[in-house]
Amino acid sequence: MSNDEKRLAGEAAIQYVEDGAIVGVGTGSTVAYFIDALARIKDRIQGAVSSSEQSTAQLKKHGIPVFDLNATGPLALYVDGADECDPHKRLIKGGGAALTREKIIAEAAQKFVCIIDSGKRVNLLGKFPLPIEVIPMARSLVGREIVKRGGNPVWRDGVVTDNGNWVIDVHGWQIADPVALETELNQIPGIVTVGLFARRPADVVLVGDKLMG
Ligand SMILES: O=C[C@H](O)[C@H](O)[C@H](O)COP(=O)(O)O
Repeated sequence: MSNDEKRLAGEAAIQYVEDGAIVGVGTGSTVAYFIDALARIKDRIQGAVSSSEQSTAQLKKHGIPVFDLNATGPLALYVDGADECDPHKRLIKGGGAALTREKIIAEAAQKFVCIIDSGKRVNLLGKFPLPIEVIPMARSLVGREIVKRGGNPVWRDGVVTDNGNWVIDVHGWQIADPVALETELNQIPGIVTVGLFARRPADVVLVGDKLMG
């Protein structure tokens, strides 16, 4: 993990921001650098749609207006980090428990620019435990469904998402077919969001080490 790489990736994403835009903004330590860079051009944009209370606070601190997605319609751009990224730009996300709002904004955006440091690149997704947001009453049921599929579910005890739900991290899955797994898990009652971004992968991935001078 390199903060220099995260900063370079966050700053490089600014080139995708168009004048007058309402920018979709993700969550996490890499996105924090993007928000700082966005603040420097805030007079050129209308504002942002935010994926978490954490990012909303940072955006507001910089005086960047935050809009409700219901009021904006589709967005031209979404910028967010990831916990893992494969060569097909498919991602694992949710290490910071913001996966549901992140997935909603990614879906609403025409272009998803993912910003990562080089440590996030993998050939096969799954070394990073897969976050799954669940309705609290379904925690055990979802856990049993994961065990049936060979995974080891670990409840992220004490964490409540911005939506009032809980997170299960699944260890031990080497994910050969991310689209199939995401589709299958989406059918289990009680799962709100699977932290696999495979059905809607990133469009562009900016990796910090490639941006070093
Ligand atoms: O829920 C959190 C998000 O999916 C983050 O984008 C992800 O965990 C990456 O965060 P960071 O940039 O801090 O590594």
